[in-house]
Amino acid sequence: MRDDPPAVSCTGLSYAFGQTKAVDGLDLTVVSGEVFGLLGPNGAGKTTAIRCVTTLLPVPTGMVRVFGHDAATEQMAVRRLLGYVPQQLSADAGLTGRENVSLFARVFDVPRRERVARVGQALEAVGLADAADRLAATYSGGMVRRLELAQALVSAPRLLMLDEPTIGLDPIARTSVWEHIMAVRAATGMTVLVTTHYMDEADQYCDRIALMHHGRVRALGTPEQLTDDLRARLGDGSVPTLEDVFRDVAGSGLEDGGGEFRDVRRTRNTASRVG
Ligand SMILES: Nc1ncnc2c1ncn2[C@@H]1O[C@H](COP(=O)(O)OP(=O)(O)OP(=O)(O)O)[C@@H](O)[C@H]1O
Repeated sequence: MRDDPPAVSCTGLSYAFGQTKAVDGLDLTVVSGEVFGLLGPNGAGKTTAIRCVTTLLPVPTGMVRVFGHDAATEQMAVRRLLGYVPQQLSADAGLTGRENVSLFARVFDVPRRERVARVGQALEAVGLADAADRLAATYSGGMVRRLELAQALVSAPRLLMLDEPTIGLDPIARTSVWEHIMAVRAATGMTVLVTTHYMDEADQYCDRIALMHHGRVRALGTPEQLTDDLRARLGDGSVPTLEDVFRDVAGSGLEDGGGEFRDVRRTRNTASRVG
């Protein structure tokens, strides 16, 4: 509905780790019902911004609202509205798929009498109904990612937040993860906020994209708007891709590899654990 408050609204959000300004005056609005992509080089501040929205990190400066609720003062209300799939492994290899999702159903207060059905629906929604009673340790990387998706979906969130949901997966597993996300979104109308390094995924699945660099949004629009803007600016007849827009925004930050050692190590850890 047009009068719906935005799913996410950040105004002047800043967050520093010691001297490092991870997020530096971020202004961002995610409209209810859209698939919104947050892109940027390693260390741009995407994960930190997302953690502030989830209330996992406090909001030291600025304002963050989720469907109108203040993340600083209404933490429980915010948490009830969102599902979060972090970069780090959140499934327990020693439990079955069903047990993993049941655990999240309990943590997120899914009413006891609805739990069995809701856990089954979440597993079905990600294509894991047949594998539900196997140990997660036996799952492929793509299945683990879909299990984590089911964990986030079991509370029927209005806002699903995914941090690099397809990193380290092969192209078929990546497509499968996205198809399940898009099917649930079509069925429920939930809003999706996703970070990714894959330009093709952003282009194909995101309604709008924000390109972040050094803790701020540097470009914002639909994939077409972003490429059209760069084409108009270049004016040399070339047809830029989203990757060109990314390079244009991030500039020299990409040439030195982007991010710091810990950013690279973290990304690789994430990739290897699902690979
Ligand atoms: N726990 C932490 N302690 C100290 N510095 C941190 C911590 N987490 C992040 N940073 C720093 O904050 C900045 C932003 O990091 P953040 O993880 O938010 O970026 P990102 O855009 O999500 O990167 P990536 O694409 O690698 O996930 C980086 O310079 C990073 O080194």
